[in-house]
Amino acid sequence: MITVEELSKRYGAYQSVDRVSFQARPGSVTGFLGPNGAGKSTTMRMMTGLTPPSAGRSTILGVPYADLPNPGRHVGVLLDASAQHAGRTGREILRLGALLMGLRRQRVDESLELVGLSGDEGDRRIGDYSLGMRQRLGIAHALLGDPQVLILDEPANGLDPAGIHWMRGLLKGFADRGGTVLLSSHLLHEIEIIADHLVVIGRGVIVADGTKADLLSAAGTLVRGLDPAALATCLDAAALSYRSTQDGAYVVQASREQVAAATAQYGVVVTELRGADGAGLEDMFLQLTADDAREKVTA
Ligand SMILES: Nc1ncnc2c1ncn2[C@@H]1O[C@H](COP(=O)(O)OP(=O)(O)OP(=O)(O)O)[C@@H](O)[C@H]1O
Repeated sequence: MITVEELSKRYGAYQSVDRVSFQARPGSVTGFLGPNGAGKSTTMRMMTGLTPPSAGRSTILGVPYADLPNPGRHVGVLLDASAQHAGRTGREILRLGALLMGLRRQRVDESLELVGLSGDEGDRRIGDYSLGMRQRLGIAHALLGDPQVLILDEPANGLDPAGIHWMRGLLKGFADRGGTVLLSSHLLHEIEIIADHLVVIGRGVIVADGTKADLLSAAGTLVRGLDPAALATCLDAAALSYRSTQDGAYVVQASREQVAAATAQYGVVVTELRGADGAGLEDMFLQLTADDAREKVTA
């Protein structure tokens, strides 16, 4: 379990992270989403003891990261895959990690294999690695100590489509075995498939926090009926709040399931039922962070 409480970071006059609170639970993947510069990395650095917070606290498995004995055995962290000595080989980096964590030597080969790096690739210098290979090595390093918690900053960066697919499977499997995963991205598609829970940050402030279903229902559901008047009567009867669109549909403040149940109950024929903004989560993400994005959304 990861708990973040009112975490803040100020650089001079600039408030980079402002009273951020959320939780990431065991057995699930929590996606930490936000546009460039929103404060994801700063939050994760504070959570892992690399940047001192200006205020607030965070705990992992009940204690601050700095108080974890042998932290690598409990929490696997990948913040910057390129922050490794370019002259060392991948295997050397993992050996060093294994030594520091007091792990058996075979764990190095197991970890390389786990992330799809061959023995030959493990013996190459990091400076000669592609970005995707560095990312895989970073994930191998995070998994080395067989931790219960993973904190990964943009782990899909540089991975090819097959690599992203592989990573999703790996993280999903980790969570299915009871692990806690927090991963950040500025790209919704990258994590919406695997994240059970989404925490959205914009300009240092949490703008949404919930399950995918919760967030979609917050954006509303568009419903169109064969008989618009009968549909409105049905929505009234079900005590759902809604507004009309210009072309005769309704945007309802409820999930698709709730609207479908109401129309079925009152026998109203529906010709269209979908997330209110068409692209669902993508639009919701763009709208939620529109004030913070560098490119403004006009939809
Ligand atoms: N050491 C620092 N000194 C001053 N400002 C900083 C420092 N570190 C981060 N910031 C600022 O804090 C804000 C948040 O940065 P952060 O790297 O956390 O964003 P991010 O959400 O991870 O972005 P990206 O998706 O681009 O990686 C940015 O405006 C950044 O310039």
